[in-house]
Amino acid sequence: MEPPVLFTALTLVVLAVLWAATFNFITRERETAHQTAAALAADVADTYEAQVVRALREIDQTLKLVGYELRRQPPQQVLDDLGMQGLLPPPMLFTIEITDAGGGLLVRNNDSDIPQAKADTVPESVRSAQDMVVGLPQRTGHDEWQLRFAQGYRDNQGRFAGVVSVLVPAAYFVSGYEPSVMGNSGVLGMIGTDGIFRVKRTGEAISAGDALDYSALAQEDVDANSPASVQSNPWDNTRRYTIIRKLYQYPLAIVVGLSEKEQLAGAHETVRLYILRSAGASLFLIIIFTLLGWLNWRLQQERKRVMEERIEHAKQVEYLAFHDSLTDLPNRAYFSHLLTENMQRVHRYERHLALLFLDLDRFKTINDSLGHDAGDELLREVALRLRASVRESDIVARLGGDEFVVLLPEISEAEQVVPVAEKILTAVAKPFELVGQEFRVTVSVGITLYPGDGRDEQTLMKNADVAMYHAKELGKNNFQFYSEALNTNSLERLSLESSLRSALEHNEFRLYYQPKRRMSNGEVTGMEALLRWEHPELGLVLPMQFIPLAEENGLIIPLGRWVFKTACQQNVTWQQQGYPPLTIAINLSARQFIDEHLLDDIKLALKETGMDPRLLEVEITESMVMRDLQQTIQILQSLKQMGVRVAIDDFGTGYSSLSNLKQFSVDTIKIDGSFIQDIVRSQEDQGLTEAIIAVGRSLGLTVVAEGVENSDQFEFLRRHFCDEFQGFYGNEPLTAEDFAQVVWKQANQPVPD
Ligand SMILES: Nc1nc2c(ncn2[C@@H]2O[C@@H]3COP(=O)(O)O[C@H]4[C@@H](O)[C@H](n5cnc6c(=O)[nH]c(N)nc65)O[C@@H]4COP(=O)(O)O[C@H]3[C@H]2O)c(=O)[nH]1
Repeated sequence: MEPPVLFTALTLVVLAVLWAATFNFITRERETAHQTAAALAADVADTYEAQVVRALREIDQTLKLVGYELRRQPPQQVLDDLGMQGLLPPPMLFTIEITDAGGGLLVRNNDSDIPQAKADTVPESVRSAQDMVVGLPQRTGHDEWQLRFAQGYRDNQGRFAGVVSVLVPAAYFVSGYEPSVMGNSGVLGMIGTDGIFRVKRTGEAISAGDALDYSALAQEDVDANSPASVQSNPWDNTRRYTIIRKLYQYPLAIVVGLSEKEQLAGAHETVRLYILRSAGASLFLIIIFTLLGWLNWRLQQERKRVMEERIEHAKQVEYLAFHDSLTDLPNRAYFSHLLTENMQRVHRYERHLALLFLDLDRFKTINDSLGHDAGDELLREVALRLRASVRESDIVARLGGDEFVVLLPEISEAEQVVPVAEKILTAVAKPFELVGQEFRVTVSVGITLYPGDGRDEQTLMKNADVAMYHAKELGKNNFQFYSEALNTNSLERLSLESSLRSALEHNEFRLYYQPKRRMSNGEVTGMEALLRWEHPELGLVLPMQFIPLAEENGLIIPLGRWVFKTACQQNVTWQQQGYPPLTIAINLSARQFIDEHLLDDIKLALKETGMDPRLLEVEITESMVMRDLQQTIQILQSLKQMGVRVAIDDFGTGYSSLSNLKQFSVDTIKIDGSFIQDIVRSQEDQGLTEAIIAVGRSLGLTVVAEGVENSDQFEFLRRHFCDEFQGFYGNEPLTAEDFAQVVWKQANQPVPD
């Protein structure tokens, strides 16, 4: 049940109980008050009845005594004798009057001024009646009411001789009215059975003479034991606990009444108090329950808020757990889930899906030279471009580093993937602006198709990676579909690592030499020594496949030493064989460049072989020099002092400024092959190449273009006064023998000027 409903229901129940109890108390209080009043009325009636009866008997006896004595003595004598004997009631209150048979006053026991009885106040019946007759109330001169009790007397012959009367003030019969008991609105009185009140007192007011319908009045209360009934008294319309009790032997009834209003006033006050208290308690309860309800509501709200926060937090945690915080793309774990899910679905509907494994080319260079913030910015931008290149239903995720994946969940054939891959290449290749500079990155993409290229997630991913790696090998900025043949290569690559360590001892490394030619006349000006590994089982392994491994496990240092020594030795041998002195360029990897023994190793190689240091050129990449400028300057200066030439390889991919180049005092800059690749079509690459040539020339450096593969590229570079070129258009990397052949041919077929 909802708390507001619960608290309202609870409040109503408690209020119902409270008010039920209150009404119960009230009913009992009223009942008790009612019974008390009724009992009190009965008590008063009992007492009053006894008083009245006693007084009436006394009067009755007086009448009889006087009547009896009148047979023997004259009236005055009777009153005197009886008075003297104390047998008459006190004359102050009771007037005894004797009249003759004609109604004439004979004597009174006092000198009261009560007028003589009128015919209507002494009923005719008194002549014949044996019993006392109660006359009608009569007003005296003092405006008081007088009651006459009369009885006829007879002479010795038994004839009617007159009437003896006892006159009593009516107030006498209601003197028992106790205001403390009966209040101001009670009633005490005596009514004749003829319906005429002989006397009636309410509070201090005494009246007599009002006539009522006695039979109607006494209807209920004729029985002496009848309890007091509440009725509206017809003489003043006041509701009273009323008892009307007929007196035995007398034609009279007593009337006792207690005002209902007065008698129940205390109970009403108590009831009022009960109601007030209950109302107060109800108000208190309502406030308390409202407060509790409100607190409970607040508590519920608070709980709800905490729950919502928890859910929100859990959602966030879940989101963070499944998304890459940098790009907001699904992360590796989530992608794995999505891939499995999609594989299952595709399997069910016998469709295909394509997985594109992306790795940014040259990302490391940007990170190293521009810093991680710029690197992050780049990744974010790449993520946006990838998302924009695919459909809403396609999935783009970041696996980590500069690796992304794109999942095309609904394809029917491999060809459908090509436009998507091309779109991605174009989108990523567009220039970026970072830290105020414009630059470009490219991406290499490996593609696998489900289920053809792998029936499980791992295989599909691994094969896509293999295909991506192949794309890198093929010069980056392209996409490659996976094929079985590639996998064989990659398996080979895995086994490379284990056999690399022993390769040096087993003398499995070879140096190839790629000629550098002068642009103007094609003359060989020098060469670049390029390392190859002649694997006993795999055959020729390219440096891209093992140099990173050698860098990782440190083997690059002894391997580098071997390269220097072998290259220098070869160069010296050629000269000894009579070939012209040609420069030989040797690549340095990052780890070699910062190795503390580098200079000593070079010195030793030069010394041991007797090579002229001026024919030796070391190639370092832009990213290597930018890593620690001070250290770079120091190393390069030492090389210069030794007479060794310095070339900046892959120029244009990093961010060396002109002033850096000056500081480094380099001799050669080599334009990166990636700019040459598209130079005929891409205006951007043309502009960049032209700029590099201009920079080189302005600093008096030799500018060499790498990766020149065709005549168009060659022509462009020649037109723009590039100094030298290197590439398949001239020669591929050659064995020492083949290189010697080339040089020999050239010597015997002089090149045109
Ligand atoms: N597509 C294309 N490629 C061309 C063309 N002409 C030459 N190449 C290739 O371009 C690479 C040029 O070398 P690099 O940029 O210094 O890049 C080198 C260099 O950084 C590194 N490397 C090679 N030998 C050594 C070495 O003895 N020591 C060190 N530390 N690194 C080496 O390995 C990289 C790759 O060497 P290689 O596989 O021999 O690849 C060579 C070469 O075979 C062309 O017209 N088209």
